[in-house]
Amino acid sequence: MSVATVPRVSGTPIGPAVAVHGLKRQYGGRVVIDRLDLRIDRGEFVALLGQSGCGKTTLLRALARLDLADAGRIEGPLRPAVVFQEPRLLPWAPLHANVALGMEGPEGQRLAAAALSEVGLVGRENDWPRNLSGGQAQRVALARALVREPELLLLDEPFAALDALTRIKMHLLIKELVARHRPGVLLVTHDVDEAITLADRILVMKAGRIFASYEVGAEVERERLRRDLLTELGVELPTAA
Ligand SMILES: Nc1ncnc2c1ncn2[C@@H]1O[C@H](COP(=O)(O)OP(=O)(O)OP(=O)(O)O)[C@@H](O)[C@H]1O
Repeated sequence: MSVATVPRVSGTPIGPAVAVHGLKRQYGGRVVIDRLDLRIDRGEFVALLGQSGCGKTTLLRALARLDLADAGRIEGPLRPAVVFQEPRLLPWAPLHANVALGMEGPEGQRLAAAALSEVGLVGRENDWPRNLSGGQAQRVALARALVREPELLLLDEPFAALDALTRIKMHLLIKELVARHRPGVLLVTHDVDEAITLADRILVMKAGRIFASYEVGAEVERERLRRDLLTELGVELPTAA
């Protein structure tokens, strides 16, 4: 089933951005994704936490259709937008061509300029990747991801390589962009605070399965949620005095 056309209520897309049923992936007999089920709705921001090696990237790659599953089914877009830890820009192409990849002509130029201005790079469409800071390059990667209005946006630790202040600015930007475009989002991160800041729902993955799911509630609940998540991830916290 395609979820390309979804009904809208007051301009807000609703319905599933992606649904995963019984997904399984193994490497040489070792099960990395184990009959995993997952659904992300349009406009929903889901963060995926888990210890190193639990299968987060394998799941993201399956959703991105960069890898095949051994069993199970993914209902969702065949080409979701993906932003990786590195911006992966083409060094020989100006920014507008990086953003509007494959969309030629004046319409591509116009969309690229609009997307670049949305990420705070107004008037930079004829500039080159080599002239950008790490944060600016990642802004271009976000513009490229959103220019096609994806139903599903996959974020693979996109802010992990940025300095702390740039990361905060990017958090504010991605929140704003997601609120406006309303894709379903899956963010793979190691950063518990980032997950709590950005996500509506946080999933903890263990041994190839979704082990726990937390709704991110009001501000007052967040410190307790933070402690619960860190404990879930194997961090031994001192008991409160
Ligand atoms: N192409 C591959 N061939 C063989 N084993 C693989 C392959 N890709 C991943 N694995 C194994 O699958 C397991 C899960 O890897 P994955 O990269 O999904 O974990 P992760 O949770 O994203 O880890 P990290 O947080 O360190 O990035 C690991 O044990 C890894 O060695």
